[in-house]
Amino acid sequence: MDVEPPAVHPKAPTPGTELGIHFDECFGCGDEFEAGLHLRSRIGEAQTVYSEFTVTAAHQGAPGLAHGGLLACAFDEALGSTVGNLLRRPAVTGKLETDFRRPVPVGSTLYIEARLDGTAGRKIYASADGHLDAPDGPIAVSARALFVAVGFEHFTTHGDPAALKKLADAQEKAKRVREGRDWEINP
Ligand SMILES: CCCCCCCC/C=C\CCCCCCCC(=O)SCCNC(=O)CCNC(=O)[C@H](O)C(C)(C)COP(=O)(O)OP(=O)(O)OC[C@H]1O[C@@H](n2cnc3c(N)ncnc32)[C@H](O)[C@@H]1OP(=O)(O)O
Repeated sequence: MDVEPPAVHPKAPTPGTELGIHFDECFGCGDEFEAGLHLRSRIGEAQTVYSEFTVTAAHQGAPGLAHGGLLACAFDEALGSTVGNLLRRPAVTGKLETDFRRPVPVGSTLYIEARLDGTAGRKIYASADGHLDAPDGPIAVSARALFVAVGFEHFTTHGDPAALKKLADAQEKAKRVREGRDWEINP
């Protein structure tokens, strides 16, 4: 099947939008676990998403240096957020390839620029570059990923349906509050 240019969803957040946390307990972006990556993302121009991740002592492999697997985790999150927010299609990572080009010390911040590259049926291609300590700093890590679009039953069948329901209820409540129709709070 031919790869087509990605079709950004008409309701995708606009450039400049801060993306926030999609799930409190997500290791990539959540705030529930202190050792998590606490990645923060916002929509950029032209089908891109910018994310920042500061390496702490909890992310070490060698003394003073980030663990490669945790750097890959940051890219999984940044790329997943790009796919989820721009296409608004539930999808999971099928393949993630990382190039580690420079060491990333504890205390440094990676500025990750992720982009959609194309789609082919359920397959979604995305890639990203991680710049060291500044948005235009040297590229320390880059990654390419294949995401595969799935139905919501992927998460209910294989994940925790009760936690999913809690998350969906919280998102619905936040939407009601945003739209000024949360009658419980604002009768
Ligand atoms: C309304 C929505 C609104 C959304 C709003 C968004 C808000 C925020 C959003 C989001 C932020 C999220 C941030 C999170 C980021 C983290 C994401 C993760 O880490 S996900 C966890 C890790 N990944 C897994 O656990 C997958 C486990 N794998 C599977 O479940 C299956 O293998 C799956 C679904 C990937 C594919 O299985 P099959 O049976 O459904 O489909 P088959 O036929 O095998 O694959 C489909 C096509 O993909 C290719 N494919 C699949 N895996 C491949 C691979 N590893 N390499 C190459 N090709 C692969 C196949 O060859 C096939 O291609 P051909 O259609 O034949 O051309």
